[in-house]
Amino acid sequence: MRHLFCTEGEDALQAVMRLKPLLAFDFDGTLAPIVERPDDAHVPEAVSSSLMRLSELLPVAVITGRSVADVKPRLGFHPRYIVGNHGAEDPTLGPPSSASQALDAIRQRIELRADGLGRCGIEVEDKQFSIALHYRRAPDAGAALVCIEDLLQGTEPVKRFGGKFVVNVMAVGLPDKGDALATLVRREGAGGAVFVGDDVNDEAVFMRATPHWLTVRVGRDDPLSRAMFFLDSDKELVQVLERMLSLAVAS
Ligand SMILES: O=P(O)(O)OC[C@H]1O[C@H](O[C@H]2O[C@H](CO)[C@@H](O)[C@H](O)[C@H]2O)[C@H](O)[C@@H](O)[C@@H]1O
Repeated sequence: MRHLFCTEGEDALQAVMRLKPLLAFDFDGTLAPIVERPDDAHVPEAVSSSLMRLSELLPVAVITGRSVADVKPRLGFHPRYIVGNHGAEDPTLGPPSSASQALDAIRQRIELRADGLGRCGIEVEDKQFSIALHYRRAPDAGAALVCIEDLLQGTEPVKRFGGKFVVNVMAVGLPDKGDALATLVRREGAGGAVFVGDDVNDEAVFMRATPHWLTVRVGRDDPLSRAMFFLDSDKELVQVLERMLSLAVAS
């Protein structure tokens, strides 16, 4: 993986921008800096202002692990598309059938064990089609993971994956972020796509990339990432957006 700000990165960006691509972004850790409490996350003004201008020139999408309703007021701009719940919640396709009920048994357990989970420092974010079990603020991350393991032990099979101090659970067989982006590119009839993300759930996009997609990972902490290029931190995003703007205006 190379830094996007190198000659190959600039060439790749110029090439994809000539295709009039769909521009898609992950939310937490990409558009919004990571913060202690999920409820405090929002897009910095410099980023939302660049995105507002970009979205007048090209279709822009946010594809997030959050629910659509949760992320919308945090953006500060109006993307053409928002897909939530790790790719499973596409408002134009309607709610995924039985995806929420598949988590009911886990919800019941969470309710029964609320005190124990609280003592472990686990915070539950129920997003209807997926549940995030956060342990960022747990006093002992190892103990919190044991507590989560115990909670999920013996429940119906669900898709389970990690992230940044979080364990995510959702029904099996739902679209992931890679599926979501492919659907949006088709729907938009875009010639290509740019996707920027930072987390485990974004690898589904990185893995699925076609030669007409440019994929960028924020952070180089995962040497196994399948992204084509990386940025050192979300602070470099504004520079990328401004470069996209110049290229979009020029073409
Ligand atoms: O796909 P994303 O848009 O990156 O969403 C992934 C999850 O992000 C949020 O949790 C993460 O960010 C929080 C705020 O910075 C942080 O406190 C937490 O530790 C991170 O795991 C969000 O709360 C989840 O719902 C998303 O699935």
